Amino acid sequence: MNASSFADAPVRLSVAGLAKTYDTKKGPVEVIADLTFDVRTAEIACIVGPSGIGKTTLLKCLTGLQSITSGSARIDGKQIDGPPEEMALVFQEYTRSLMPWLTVEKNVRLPLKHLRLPAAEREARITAALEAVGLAGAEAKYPWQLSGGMQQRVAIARAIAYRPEVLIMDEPFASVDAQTRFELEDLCLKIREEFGMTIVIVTHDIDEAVYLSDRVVVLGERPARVTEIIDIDFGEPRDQIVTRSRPEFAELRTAVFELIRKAG
Ligand SMILES: Nc1ncnc2c1ncn2[C@@H]1O[C@H](COP(=O)(O)OP(=O)(O)OP(=O)(O)O)[C@@H](O)[C@H]1O
Repeated sequence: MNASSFADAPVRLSVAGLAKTYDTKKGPVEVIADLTFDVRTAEIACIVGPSGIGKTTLLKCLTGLQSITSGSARIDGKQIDGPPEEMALVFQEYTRSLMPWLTVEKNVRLPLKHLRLPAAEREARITAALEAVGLAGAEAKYPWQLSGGMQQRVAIARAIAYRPEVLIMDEPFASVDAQTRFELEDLCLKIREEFGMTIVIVTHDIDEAVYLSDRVVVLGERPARVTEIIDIDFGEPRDQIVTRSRPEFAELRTAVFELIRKAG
């Protein structure tokens, strides 16, 4: 595979020998045996693997929602041992992550309250985030007045306004129609470009992983290990029709598909 175009950027997220065993009433359940991979600054990395392999568990460890049993996960060299300030999360279920009684603008404003920003900076961030996701003008609407895709845009705007170093997304586009999914994928590429964010996405969609990623981390075996890390070098800008029509796209999709099938 080609070298990533971000090969020279500093490592932002470093996962080294990460293992996770859940303690259950029936005894220990070892879900992740040994994961090691890096994500460089402003890279998009997709985590793929068969169902139940431990992708969400990995994200929970990265976001400090679950403790790591052994090994480490670090942002800019700093060990993650609780929810890191440098991270924001976007879930599949936007209906559960947005506050239905708050307007779009107030939903985006919510996490900024903890940051104690000067008022002008706070307002500028809210405006910029809503503009970036194409929701300028929808500030006074409530989430339930918007389509699913627009609600997910609000969730993304909220994450952008927070300006995290690392944006973590768990199956973010699984609940929207195909056309909206393409638009939201392109929105991810745009916010990486505009804000220089490092983005880690768990997805079941192999085409999505190949289209969006600078590297695809394939998980396999049970308990989970990294089966392969595939660097993808389509460069920028990517285009839903042109990029997906490239012969390399088909080759990469087949390679990832075969790895997941073997791993399952
Ligand atoms: N809190 C928990 N306690 C015990 N076992 C758990 C817990 N959470 C998840 N597991 C187990 O860990 C394994 C991996 O689950 P996880 O949700 O991380 O996988 P996944 O790859 O995200 O799955 P999917 O692709 O279906 O979304 C499963 O066998 C699950 O039952």
